[in-house]
Amino acid sequence: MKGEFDNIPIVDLSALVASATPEARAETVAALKSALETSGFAYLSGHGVSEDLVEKMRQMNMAFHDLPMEEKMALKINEFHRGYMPMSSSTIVTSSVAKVTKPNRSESLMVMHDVPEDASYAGEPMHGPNQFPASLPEVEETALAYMREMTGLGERIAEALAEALGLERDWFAKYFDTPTLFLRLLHYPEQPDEEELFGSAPHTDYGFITLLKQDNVGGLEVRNKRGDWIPAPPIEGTFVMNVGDILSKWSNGRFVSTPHRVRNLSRKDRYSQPFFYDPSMRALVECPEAMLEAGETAQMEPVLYGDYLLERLNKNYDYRKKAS
Ligand SMILES: O=C(O)CCC(=O)C(=O)O
Ligand SMILES: [Fe+2]
Repeated sequence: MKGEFDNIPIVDLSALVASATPEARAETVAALKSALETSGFAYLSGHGVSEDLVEKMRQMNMAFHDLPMEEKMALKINEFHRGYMPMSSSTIVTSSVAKVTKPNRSESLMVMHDVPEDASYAGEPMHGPNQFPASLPEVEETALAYMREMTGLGERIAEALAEALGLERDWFAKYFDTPTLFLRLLHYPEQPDEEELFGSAPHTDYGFITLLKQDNVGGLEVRNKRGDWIPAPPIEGTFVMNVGDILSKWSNGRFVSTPHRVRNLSRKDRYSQPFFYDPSMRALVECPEAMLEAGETAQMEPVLYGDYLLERLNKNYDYRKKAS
């Protein structure tokens, strides 16, 4: 049943490759479906992303946040949502989950899909230059390589999700021809245990799916239907995957987008790197007729993913509020 969970299952994705037997693939799809219908969360093992690259990305995340504040501030987030977000610059006012009054206790470098200067869509909303530290070129190299690998994983998962919804395997592909990608390199300093104070306040994610790598500190929690916060501690070799709001709507509520939060009460710094795999800005998101059962109606109004995303971002990020 939706929301009734006390732990988050591990789903082994190794059978999502072309060489796997149809039976093994079907079992994996069924396991993923069950997790996403119940908690909207799963730990993914057998994901095929190089552990060396994951570790390199973590090192670069730490190295970036160790840079002098001046250097980070010179990369302050631009109108294309790329660059450095200092501590206390976002408050999740669209949270349907909690009254959020205090800004998040985190700082981050937001990296998005690379936009070639001569692309026809360069300069459109969310399509502009990334900002990387010139003194640490490996941050850029690693982030771009990491996003490429994670995009491959996102594609394999989208195929499995289509099958889980009873659609053709490649059903989602047309909506991801120029996917909207976010890699957020987050640093959470230790925080006091204080009312309404969070590294990341209770929220649901906006997009399609989130693939999170966290370090070994812990602090992520997921809320079940009873209102208990279930810890989602790190498990080596896995990503934490969760369903975002647009996938939940797209699937007519089959997959659930579940509230989660971060409190870093560990007395150590925490680093994490969520990757958000979202449709093209121009994708028209509409519940597929082929998915609906007899008598079932689509709950969502069709929406351009870009319009939906900009509305959410404009409300939550200080740097965008003046412009909107
Ligand atoms: O850092 C984490 O563990 C979770 C971050 C998160 O929920 C988000 O960025 O949406
Ligand atoms: Fe999140």
